[in-house]
Amino acid sequence: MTFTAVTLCFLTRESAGVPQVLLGLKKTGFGRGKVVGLGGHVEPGETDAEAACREVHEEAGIVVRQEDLRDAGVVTFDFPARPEWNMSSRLFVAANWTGQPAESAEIRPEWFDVGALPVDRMWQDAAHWLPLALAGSFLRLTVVLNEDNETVREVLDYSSL
Ligand SMILES: Nc1[nH]c(=O)nc2c1ncn2[C@H]1C[C@H](O)[C@@H](COP(=O)(O)OP(=O)(O)OP(=O)(O)O)O1
Repeated sequence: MTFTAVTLCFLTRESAGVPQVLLGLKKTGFGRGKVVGLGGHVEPGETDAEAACREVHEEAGIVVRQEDLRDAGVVTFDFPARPEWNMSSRLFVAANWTGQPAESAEIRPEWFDVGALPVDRMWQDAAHWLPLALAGSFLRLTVVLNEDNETVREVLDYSSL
């Protein structure tokens, strides 16, 4: 089975002592209308870290250096009813970056409190893994979606293997 290589990169900051994460409304393509992490496909010849830095810049105008990415592991999205949507996403979290988030053709960026993630506007599986990644965990999870390609059938944890 093929799982397309993608990345998700979560930029963080503190606002008045409250930890926040930069997410964004996806305006085009896969996941349109949902609030998502910045990221996208890993191009041929690119490392996951290079792809994450490129996507953050393309989607929100932010510059993040590879050495400032914290590797938060991998979440695999398994869509049994739409295997062509299967993706394996490398996760990164970065507290050091430069620039002001700017809207692009693909994403309208927005800061959210880490303690109040907009899970009802995100992919439903995000509630299972995003808080863990932001809390510092290194994840090796597979999310299996139901036939509706929205709700979660199961979450398989391979992190202890
Ligand atoms: N179940 C899921 N939950 C989630 O939170 N994010 C998911 C997901 N399934 C896929 N994604 C993310 C991973 C990846 O960052 C993104 C898909 O990549 P893109 O945003 O690049 O897609 P596009 O269709 O816009 O492609 P491009 O034409 O390459 O821009 O969707």
